[in-house]
Amino acid sequence: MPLPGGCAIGARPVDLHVRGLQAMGAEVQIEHGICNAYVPGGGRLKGAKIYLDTPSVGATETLMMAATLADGETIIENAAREPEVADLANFCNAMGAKIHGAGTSIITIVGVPQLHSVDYSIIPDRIETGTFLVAGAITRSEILLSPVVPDHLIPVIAKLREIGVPIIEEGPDCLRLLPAETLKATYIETLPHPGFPTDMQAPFMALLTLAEGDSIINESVFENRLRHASELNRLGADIRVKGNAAFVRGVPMLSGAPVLGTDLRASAALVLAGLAAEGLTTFQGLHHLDRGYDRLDLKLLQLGAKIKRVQEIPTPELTSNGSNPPVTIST
Ligand SMILES: CC(=O)N[C@H]1[C@@H](OP(=O)(O)OP(=O)(O)OC[C@H]2O[C@@H](n3ccc(=O)[nH]c3=O)[C@H](O)[C@@H]2O)O[C@H](CO)[C@@H](O)[C@@H]1O
Ligand SMILES: C=C(OP(=O)(O)O)C(=O)O
Repeated sequence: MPLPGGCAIGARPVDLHVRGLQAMGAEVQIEHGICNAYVPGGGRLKGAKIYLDTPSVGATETLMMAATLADGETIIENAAREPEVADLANFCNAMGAKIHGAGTSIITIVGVPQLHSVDYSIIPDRIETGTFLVAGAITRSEILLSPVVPDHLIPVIAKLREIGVPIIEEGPDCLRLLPAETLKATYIETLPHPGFPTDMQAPFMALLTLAEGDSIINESVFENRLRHASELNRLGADIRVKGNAAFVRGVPMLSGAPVLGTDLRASAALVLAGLAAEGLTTFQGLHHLDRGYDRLDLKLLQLGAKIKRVQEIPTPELTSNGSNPPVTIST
């Protein structure tokens, strides 16, 4: 496997994945940006008891999947509790795996000889849902969203209500967002699930630029995930960043400007801010946006936004982090 690409929002280490696989009997070597993992002498991984220093989503998923076909029992302690972990476990179980406890901090997996194919529908994307909720909130619009799982959005819905945005649960898989009279400042700290999701931090920063009063946003999951602040300031926001905290002083309006998306959710935040800004905003950074959203521009257009893609989705192959292929330099 190549080392992870993804958004440049911090170190993106894989030590927990590697240590877990080693505890299960794998040899792991990392060279030239490639992670080679294998079981010495062939054969299968062995079940192990693994404690994660931090509840990493990716490491929990890697180790849970590896354990489905290992010999014996694996226990993952301090596992990530994100809904996607539980959904992945349900998917693996539908293929014949024996996983218990996914969605809690202790997951037990009993290895099985093999998995079989299955038809499976994955859960709705809670971050995409949250992005549309903020789109409605920032433009003071009414939006009906379905299918959604409101239980996966508890911290996001709670924060929106605290900010003054009315949200009604209309049935088990439907949310209606109504225009807010006023937006109020708040405090946000990103945390592993069920805390406030780091992926919603940038869109909420865009929203809070237009709230009355001073908000504080503390990003505690990734160490470099506030780069959208300076781009939001180009649109007239008043944000100061110190360390991992952003101090957002609400302004009465934003004004359109050219902006650059530095990562996936930063890009979404800038598009949302552009919808609310007076005048024309030109956004660059579509390769980030298109990596995480299925044609966000078209869905916003259907909701009545004035948005136009001026550059079509590029055809050349993309690298693992979604950018265009790099120049190759060899010695
Ligand atoms: C806990 C959390 O909010 N996870 C988010 C994280 O998942 P993703 O799986 O990308 O990241 P992790 O959950 O693994 O990372 C959480 C924290 O653990 C650290 N870490 C991770 C792996 C490792 O081997 N060693 C290590 O120290 C990371 O540096 C980070 O500070 O980004 C995704 C995309 O934005 C989000 O959908 C996930 O909700
Ligand atoms: C950072 C994100 O994705 P990735 O882990 O792929 O970089 C994200 O989904 O917000």
